[in-house]
Amino acid sequence: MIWNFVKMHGAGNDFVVLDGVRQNIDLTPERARALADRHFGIGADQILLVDTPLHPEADFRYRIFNADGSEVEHCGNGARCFVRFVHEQGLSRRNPLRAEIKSGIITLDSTGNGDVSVEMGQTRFEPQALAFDVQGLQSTPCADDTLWALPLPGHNDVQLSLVAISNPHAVQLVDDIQTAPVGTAGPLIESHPRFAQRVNAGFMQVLDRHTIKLRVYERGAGETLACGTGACAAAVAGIRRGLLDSPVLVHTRGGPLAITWADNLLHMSGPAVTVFAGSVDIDTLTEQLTTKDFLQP
Ligand SMILES: N[C@@H](CCC[C@H](N)C(=O)O)C(=O)O
Repeated sequence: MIWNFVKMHGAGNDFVVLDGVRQNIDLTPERARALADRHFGIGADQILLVDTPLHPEADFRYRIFNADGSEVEHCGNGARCFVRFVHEQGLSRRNPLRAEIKSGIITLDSTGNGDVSVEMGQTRFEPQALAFDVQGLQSTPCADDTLWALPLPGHNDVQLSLVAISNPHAVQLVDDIQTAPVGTAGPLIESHPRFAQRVNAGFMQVLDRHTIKLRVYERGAGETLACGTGACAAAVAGIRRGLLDSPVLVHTRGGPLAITWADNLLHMSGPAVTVFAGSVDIDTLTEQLTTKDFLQP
């Protein structure tokens, strides 16, 4: 079966975007993995499937799959690309748009300068919101936040702020973003047994009260050039820890994202870019992927 797709990115966090309104798309985890594969597929951090909404108040529904095939609750950079996709593909001219995601309905607004602003929804901080098992762990109050000391093999305990932007984030402060142990501590935190649903691991360096640098080892995708919900989580964690004030400019490897958090309303704005469009035979691609290790006996 041939699927048309569009390759997009938001600050370098890249997506294969599929139109499930005009195409009949059955996106299984195996197919998502095949599309996302950077050697045998198209290559992407996440796959976005734009579809007709189930909820009467939403204009569209879009579903998010990580590169490992897992379906997730939210994706900030993907939300901005979703708006650009809907407008460019002529699916709707409406602006702002209301999109149904796994965790509810969010409002997205394409601004005049080509950026997209997203009202990101509710934030939660209690460990249960991230399926985080705190039993026997040490916690330290820190301004409005609570830091959790997580032991990691081969590393000192890390002090984590917990933030759920419906998807789970564990944010730590680092002195130098360049030397932060994203590639070693990141995967250990991401799949730590205390996080029953795994977690996105954020590493933030504070530059001043309105500016941070951030790297994120994403659940199900590894380190990405930017993570929109990660940027929101870091900004919110920094504000709760008394280190930052809204608005916060988050510098990622793929570019800046602007976050505001006031009166419990969380907004993110940033770019959404179309790279190219194409079509793919999804059955052949998926089959190739499942038989790709030619050194297996
Ligand atoms: N890149 C995204 C987040 C995608 C989902 C995340 N990896 C998860 O599993 O929660 C963003 O821009 O927010």
